[in-house]
Amino acid sequence: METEQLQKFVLNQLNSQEEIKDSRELYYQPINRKLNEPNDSNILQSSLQALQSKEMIAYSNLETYDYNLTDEANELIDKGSHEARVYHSLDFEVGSDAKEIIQKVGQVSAKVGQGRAFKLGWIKKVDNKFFKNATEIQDVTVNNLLAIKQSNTLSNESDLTELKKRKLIKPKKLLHFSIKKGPNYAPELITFETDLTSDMLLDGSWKQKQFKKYNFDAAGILPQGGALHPLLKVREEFRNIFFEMGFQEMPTNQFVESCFWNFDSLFVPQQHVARELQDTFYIKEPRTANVSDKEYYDKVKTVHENGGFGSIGYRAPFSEDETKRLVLRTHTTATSAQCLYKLAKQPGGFKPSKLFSIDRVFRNEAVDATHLAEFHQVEGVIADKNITLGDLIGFMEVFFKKMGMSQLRFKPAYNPYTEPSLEIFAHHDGLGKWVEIGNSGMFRPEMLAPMGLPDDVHVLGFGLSLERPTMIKYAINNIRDLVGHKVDLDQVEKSEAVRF
Ligand SMILES: N[C@@H](Cc1ccccc1)C(=O)O
Repeated sequence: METEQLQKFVLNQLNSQEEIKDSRELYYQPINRKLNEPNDSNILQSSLQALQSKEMIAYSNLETYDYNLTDEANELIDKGSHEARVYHSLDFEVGSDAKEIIQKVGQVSAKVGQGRAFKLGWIKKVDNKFFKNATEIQDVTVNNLLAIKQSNTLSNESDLTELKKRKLIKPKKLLHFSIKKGPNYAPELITFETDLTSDMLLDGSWKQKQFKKYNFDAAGILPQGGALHPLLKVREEFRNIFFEMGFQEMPTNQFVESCFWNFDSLFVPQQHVARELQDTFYIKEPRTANVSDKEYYDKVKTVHENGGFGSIGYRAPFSEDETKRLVLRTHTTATSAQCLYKLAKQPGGFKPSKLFSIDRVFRNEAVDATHLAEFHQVEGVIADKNITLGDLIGFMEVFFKKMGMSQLRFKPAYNPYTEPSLEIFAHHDGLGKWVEIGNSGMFRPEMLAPMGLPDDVHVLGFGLSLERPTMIKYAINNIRDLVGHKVDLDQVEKSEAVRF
């Protein structure tokens, strides 16, 4: 390594002298010359820095200039200075006028040289004619240029300044160094330990070691701060809106549900396509759940088989085995159902409630650019006396406006557990089109009455995915860029707080 070699070389040089006044004097064998080339200074400086950080030496920068001749200067060396040319073109007795001088030496030399030759007393002017005035001249300009050509500099400062001004020489900055021994000077390169290791402590070798000083001025590594994933940012935004509107959060910390809560309590027929294997993940072990409230169970069974509350039911046998099967919940409405059931059963009876949840659900779907087998649902339910479809629409408008979606449209839809049901569309100004954002409806009496909710208590509900608005907001086209191992953590750290 070149710097290490140079470090050793410098230490060796200092062994025989207290101070190296100018690094350009150092004769460095590997490159077989003195260290006075501009290219040497960089590598020398890093070597000196390394030694200085160990306090083996102390060095300071010396700045000087080298001077190179310009083309014009080289021409002057060949042909003499302009003033000398003017002088030589003249005679002591026969005078020349200005025109004649130009003819002899050319426009430039005549112009520059005439004035300078006058100043120097080399020529005189009588009756508009020019004559030689000195028997002998010293061409100082050319002599100075020759001196610079030889040694790259000139001892006479004012001459140097003048040549610079006349653009006859070009300065070049040079960096070199003066070097002294430091407090830790040694003729050999010492390697300092950077870490105190447990081995050094155990075998006592730390006593012989020299340790590198801590550099408290060194810039540290930027600490890794936590950053919310875009999905969680959007979730926070939704949560805040729910809290602002007086909602309570439902406990959704349970991914596995029975078919009873996921489907049957919601009046989803046992033959419904959504319950098929290709749509729902069934749990193998344990396979089934227990029935906890036999009375409620019987009511649900009856409403499925025979109807009630103005309904004729599905008129098909209700399978106990099917209702007990465990599944990964396909929607958070499984939790909403349990919360509504508890609301009906709570001490003191039903009280108006606004509930929400934002959590994960699972569907056995083919995975593609916009679908995963799991996603997050934002869900809200409002239970109160005599609320209507108008309340649902009114609520949606307020709720989504808070998310920045002010233009909504509703389309009739079908859910087994709501009637009427509405699909919700919002106008996305950025995309310039209507996008489907959710599903909603008024829960059916077939679902609410068996729970024991009073007849005049109506419940509205809605659900949407968390991923969809997040992808729109962050202009993500592939869901795998949002969820999973392909997520770019850099993007996660940089993504701004959500606003639709
Ligand atoms: N569970 C519905 C959403 C919904 C919730 C509540 C009422 C109506 C609809 C879904 O998964 O899309």
